[in-house]
Amino acid sequence: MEIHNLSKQNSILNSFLSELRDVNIQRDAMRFRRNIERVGEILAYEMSKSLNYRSENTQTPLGTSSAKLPQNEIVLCSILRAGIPLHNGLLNYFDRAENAFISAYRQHKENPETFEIVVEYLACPSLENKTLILADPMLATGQSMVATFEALKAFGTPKDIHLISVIGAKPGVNFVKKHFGKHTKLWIGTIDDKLNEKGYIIPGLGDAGDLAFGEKLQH
Ligand SMILES: O=P(O)(O)OC[C@H]1O[C@H](OP(=O)(O)OP(=O)(O)O)[C@H](O)[C@@H]1O
Ligand SMILES: O=c1cc[nH]c(=O)[nH]1
Ligand SMILES: [Mg+2]
Repeated sequence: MEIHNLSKQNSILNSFLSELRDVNIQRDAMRFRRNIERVGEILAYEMSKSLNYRSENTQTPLGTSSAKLPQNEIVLCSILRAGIPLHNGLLNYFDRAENAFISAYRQHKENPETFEIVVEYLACPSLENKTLILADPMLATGQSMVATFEALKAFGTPKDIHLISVIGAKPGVNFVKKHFGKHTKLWIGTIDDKLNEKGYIIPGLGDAGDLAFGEKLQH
């Protein structure tokens, strides 16, 4: 897997990531969602450099302009619910993409430290020969990414696969690396060192779904 960790370069992205992590700024859920969306826009721009381009002519009122334009048929798939603001950011740039949504949540059994990933809702167009972008802001253990990809296999074989995430943890990135082929590309804001015993990224930012949309009751 090719890993593009964008925080390795100095850019405005680092300001958005710092705001997402900041406990005080996090109280503003609208700003939290918008910062996830802005990171999505930056990741979309960076990822767009790896698409396939062909020269095309555009008629202007005064002449003809030639430019290399991306040719890929993109399917943008996000994991509910924290994926919604990231999806919006990606869709702001890949505005002609087809869209897929899949739900994945952690179901805790008696022991709060163990959970399994439950996939319930899935709406997806054909993925055959298309460019699949699988987006989730948090790549913690990596189990949600892998479980959703397994569920998506029934919709065809994509030509190429891009994983997009805001914050990852090293163990989760390694887990995902084992499950996806070497041609898969990961575009990620930054990668933290570890997870805590509940599978949360440390230092991370907390629970992205709750910060964006409010706490949910466990069921
Ligand atoms: O890499 P993993 O260990 O699988 O963890 C990451 C998952 O956890 C979060 O979702 P969560 O289960 O909190 O659901 P939510 O979006 O509904 O809050 C996040 O959006 C990922 O989907
Ligand atoms: O750190 C984490 C791990 C999973 N889900 C989150 O929202 N945050
Ligand atoms: Mg959550």
